Amino acid sequence: MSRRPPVEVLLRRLDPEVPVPAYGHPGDAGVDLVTTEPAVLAPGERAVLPTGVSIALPDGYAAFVHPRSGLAARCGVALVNAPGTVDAGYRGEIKVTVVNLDPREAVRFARLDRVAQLVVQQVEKVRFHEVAALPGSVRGADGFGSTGGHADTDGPAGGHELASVDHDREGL
Ligand SMILES: O=c1ccn([C@H]2C[C@H](O)[C@@H](COP(=O)(O)OP(=O)(O)OP(=O)(O)O)O2)c(=O)[nH]1
Repeated sequence: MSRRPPVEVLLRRLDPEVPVPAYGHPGDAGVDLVTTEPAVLAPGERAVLPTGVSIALPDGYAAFVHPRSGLAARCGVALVNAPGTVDAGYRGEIKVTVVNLDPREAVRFARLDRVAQLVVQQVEKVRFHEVAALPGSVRGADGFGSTGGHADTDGPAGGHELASVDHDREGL
């Protein structure tokens, strides 16, 4: 099995107690990011949390700040801008914009709690060529639920029906 060598990324710790991010298991896509500030979020509240690290990615790469599924499932914590994009040229502190989506319970982050994960990926640079008409495709301009409706968009305008994924099953 051929294994590609890891991409070398320079990292500065802005807080000496923050661990250098590392993959938890072989094959993991992301490394955990911690918050250097404690926070308590009421239901619906959001906060921008500092992670205590800044990085210099090689050109042609970007890092994406993704949610942690355990936090999402257990506490309803999401990222407002998921995934956050860290540009190769960004040298500032990586920050995580968390939101508490739980309708009832507050969520508490202690200093150095893991709040998100960072996935580094190669990204293409493209050059856009404006044209009057695009080449055809099977999908064409269909989108936004064209393969199965959503209760949300199928109902009467302004209606408040219960949204259900039943309506998203193919053939319904
Ligand atoms: O979750 C995130 C998202 C972004 N950033 C940093 C890195 C990124 O390179 C920079 C700018 O992010 P983005 O381009 O998404 O923000 P913007 O609101 O468009 O700001 P700008 O006008 O500075 O590009 O902020 C983070 O630390 N965390």
